[in-house]
Amino acid sequence: MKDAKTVLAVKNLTKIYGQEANQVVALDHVDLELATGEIVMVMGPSGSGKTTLLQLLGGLEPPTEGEIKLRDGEWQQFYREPQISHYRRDTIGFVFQFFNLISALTAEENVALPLILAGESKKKITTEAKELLQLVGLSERAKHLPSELSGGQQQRVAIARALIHKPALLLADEPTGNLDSRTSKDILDLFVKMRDQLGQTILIVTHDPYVATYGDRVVLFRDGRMVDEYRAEQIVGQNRNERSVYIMERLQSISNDPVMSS
Ligand SMILES: Nc1ncnc2c1ncn2[C@@H]1O[C@H](COP(=O)(O)OP(=O)(O)OP(=O)(O)O)[C@@H](O)[C@H]1O
Repeated sequence: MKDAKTVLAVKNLTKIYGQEANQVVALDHVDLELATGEIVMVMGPSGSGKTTLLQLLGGLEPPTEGEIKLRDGEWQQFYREPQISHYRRDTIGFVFQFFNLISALTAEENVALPLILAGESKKKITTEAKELLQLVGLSERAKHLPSELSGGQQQRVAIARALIHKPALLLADEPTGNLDSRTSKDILDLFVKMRDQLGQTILIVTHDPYVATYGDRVVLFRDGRMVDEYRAEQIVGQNRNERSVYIMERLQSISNDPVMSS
């Protein structure tokens, strides 16, 4: 990963909520560089700023302060309206804990939706939606409604939808939080496949140290700051269970709150 190209970088990323006496510094001058085709896991105690980071990187909220750089572009002030909505649409894909599929649309229509909204040709939309459904292993379910799919299958549809416009960065908020452990592993393997086959850069917020073992890098947050980071090869353990114990211990050592919620 040493010479990997940067796909997106932020510096001094800061978010302050509220006014004067009620101010909360949710994110405090964070610098983060994401390389092409890397999976980054973001962890930290409750209130450490993980969701805020995701919202800022995703262009869902403007930062109070901060700069952004895409690929080999120049540093520039982080986007505000109207650019922020273009950035969100073109650069970012989102995957959520509760899938957020449209219940009246089939799997294929859900996947195609971003291209339909972008006004792409019908041929392109159909071809690309089918390709992505195949990639996530759901070709046979293309005509099924979300209610006819299992949780894991719905998450596969959501991942295909998030990738259809080829975003530079895929953001996922607890993407396995609503799945059993077997299905969670399948979904995590799918993220790895997307990294390996598409060179997709993926940032995942998780409370679960086992999930974090799928990262190329684990970054730890506390009080709105990135306080530690580990590359996969620095994480000690013969298998995922041992590595997740190591990650849990690192997390506890940086945490103000010794009991992690999950
Ligand atoms: N809209 C908001 N208005 C005011 N304060 C907020 C807002 N959103 C978040 N905060 C505060 O910012 C801090 C960081 O919150 P954030 O949700 O990013 O933490 P988190 O690490 O995602 O927590 P959790 O693991 O519990 O989801 C917290 O102190 C939170 O109370």
